[in-house]
Parts: sequence; structure tokens; C-alpha cells
Amino acid sequence: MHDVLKRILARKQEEVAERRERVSLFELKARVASSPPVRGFADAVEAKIVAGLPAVIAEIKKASPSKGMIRPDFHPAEIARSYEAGGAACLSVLTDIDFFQGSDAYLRQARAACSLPVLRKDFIVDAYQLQEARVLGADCVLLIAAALDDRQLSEFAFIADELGMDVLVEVHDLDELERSLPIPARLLGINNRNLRTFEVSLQATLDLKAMVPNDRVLVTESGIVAPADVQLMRDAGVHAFLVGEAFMRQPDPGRALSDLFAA
Ligand SMILES: O=P(O)(O)OC[C@@H](O)[C@@H](O)c1c[nH]c2ccccc12
Repeated sequence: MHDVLKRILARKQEEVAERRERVSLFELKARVASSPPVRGFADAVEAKIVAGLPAVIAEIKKASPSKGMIRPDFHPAEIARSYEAGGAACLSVLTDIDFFQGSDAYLRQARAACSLPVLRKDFIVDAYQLQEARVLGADCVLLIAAALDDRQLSEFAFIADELGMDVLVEVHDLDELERSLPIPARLLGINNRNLRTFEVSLQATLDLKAMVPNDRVLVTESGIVAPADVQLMRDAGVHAFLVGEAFMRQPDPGRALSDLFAA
């Protein structure tokens, strides 16, 4: 069993060092000052739930380390418009280059094409990436508990908040959940995929659900592909979903979204 997350994080440290060479933190902070206002990400998720609707964070993902190429014919702006028409609450855009074939440009293109709030889906290991996310137009960032120690988690959540962005804290097991609860993030993601082994089980959400306080919005992440999966989550009282692959494999991703959540 090789630890994929470890490899991704090692490479990410190098990538951040390279980026910092090209654009200094000083320069980046100047760009933050002239960034357009954020769109409320957590607000958009909560608005759907309050209205009795599923809150779907629809992901724009070309490829992944576990699945390889998912969507060769890949046009982020078109996908964003399709998701918006299909009823998505928000978008999630992969920006990691080396493992997910993502790009900062994809986030910019997707956000410019619609009015939905956007999550920068990447492996944040350095505060530099938070400034970068804000400049790119991210309305929310992902903080992965498995990738960060307690100090980084709280520090990065604080900085994201200062930059006006919402935070989705992601956990996969009880230890990570307990470490994440002191973080005042409104959105708590339970990843059904273990990022070290890529094994997926919706049981992860069901097992941890009872330990999530009511003041957090629980987002179930990964492996939601069929109406039965959606029903299982609804029966457990989970109403926010992060879904990528199931939509990306269909010609019309927004149609796939409304079909999956129609029942
Ligand atoms: O394509 P799926 O199985 O619907 O999963 C989407 C999303 O949950 C997944 O891409 C994801 C969740 N957490 C992550 C962290 C890094 C990279 C990717 C992810």
C-alpha cells in the first residue's frame, strides 16, 4: 500500500517553492488588494438546504491519480454553465497540475462563465497558496486535515477568513474529525475516499455523521454516483454533496446533476 497523499504533498512543496520564485508573496499580496469581491460559498450551500433542496458542489475535474483521464473533451466554461443550469449550489475546480491535470486557468474560466461561488480544490500546504487562491478568484478553499498539523489547520483557516474566503475542512476518520472541530469553519467535509489508498466507502460519512455538531454543514465527498447513494445520504440526514466523476463522465454534466438529484 503506497501512500499517494505523501507523494502529492512532497511535490506540492516543490511546486509552491517554484511559484514563489516567479511571484513573490509581496507581489501576490498587492494583487489581493485589487481582487474582486468574493461570492458567498457557505451561504450558497446553506441557502439550498434551507430551501429544502440538495446542496450540490459540482466538481470540474479532468483527471485523477486513481482514475486517470476522466474527461478528455474538457471545457471548464461550458461545464460551469451547464452545472449552473443544472441547479448546482457551487463549483469545485481542481487546480493541481501534476496529479489531477488541473490548472489555475480552469478556475478563472469556470468562475467567469457563471455566477456560482467557486472552491479552489488543491492541496494547501503553505499560506502562499491562500493568497494565490484569493487572487485567482476562489471563494472557498479546501483544507485537508490529513495533510496539515493542528497549527497549520487553524492558521490557514484564520488566514482564509481574513482574506474573505470560506473554508471547507476535509476529514476522513475520527481522529481527523476531532482535530478539525476546534476550527470555526462552517463546512465540514467527510471524504469517502481515503487519500492514502484511494479506497472509497460511503460508510465513512455514515460512521462520522453522529460526531458532527449541528452548527456545521456536513458535506459528503466522493463516490456519489447513483440515486441510491443520494438516498442513503438523505436518509442519514446529509444534504450537501461534493460530486465530480459521475458528472464528468456524462456529455452534459448539468443534466447529469439534475437527473442524479431529481428523485
Ligand atoms: O469524483 P468524485 O468521486 O465524485 O469525488 C469528488 C471529490 O470529492 C474528490 O475529487 C475529492 C475530495 N477531496 C479531494 C481532495 C483532493 C483531490 C480530490 C478530492
